[in-house]
Amino acid sequence: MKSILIVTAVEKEREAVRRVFAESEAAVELCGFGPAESAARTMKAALTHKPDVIINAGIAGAFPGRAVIGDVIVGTHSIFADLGAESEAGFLSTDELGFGTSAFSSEAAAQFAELQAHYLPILTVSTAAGTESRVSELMVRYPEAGGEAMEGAGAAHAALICGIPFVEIRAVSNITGPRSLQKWDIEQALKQLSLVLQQWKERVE
Ligand SMILES: O=C(O)c1cccc(C(=O)CC[C@H]2O[C@@H](n3cnc4c(=O)[nH]cnc43)[C@H](O)[C@@H]2O)c1
Repeated sequence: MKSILIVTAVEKEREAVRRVFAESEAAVELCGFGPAESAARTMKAALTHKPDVIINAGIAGAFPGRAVIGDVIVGTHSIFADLGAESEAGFLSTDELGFGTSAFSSEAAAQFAELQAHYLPILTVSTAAGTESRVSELMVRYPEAGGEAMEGAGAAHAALICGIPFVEIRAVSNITGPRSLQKWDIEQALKQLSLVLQQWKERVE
């Protein structure tokens, strides 16, 4: 079996992964909250464990109509969605500014094909969407994206620099929208995350 590193933002997500992978089967490390900490901690963990593949697993907010609570999204791309510049003509991404890529495509996502999941780009934001206008803006700018989380593209960038295949897997805990109206079901999301990781494990064993 390949050597696997799985990074999660918080302890409860790590526990959901540990319910599937024993210590002998995968290294499971915290990458912390948000893209900066995630990039730094994923890099450190990659240098320590020298894995064959890095997975960022956790929960996410889905865009309305694109997934529902409990669905799992395998990231075809992990995209920095708010790293760039505003302009009169709208948001300018890293690519448009000439500072490198904002979208990390995942060849490793194919390993998760035919699992009970959506295969869609996942956005990485530094500020979680909490208004209708912000959600609309992101949905228009990224018509294919299933939802948003806060660590994937940071971890993906670290993996790319190390030359290690990467994939982001997120279970939907909430639907993005006005913050005071959002309902979260973290337990359901974590249960589904474990289930899909278990299905994947059985296939690669
Ligand atoms: O309080 C808990 O029990 C708990 C258990 C597991 C995870 C959490 C988190 O708060 C994790 C935050 C983490 O989740 C991602 N996330 C989830 N929904 C969204 C969203 O709508 N917009 C952006 N990010 C979201 C994100 O990656 C955070 O790091 C709590």
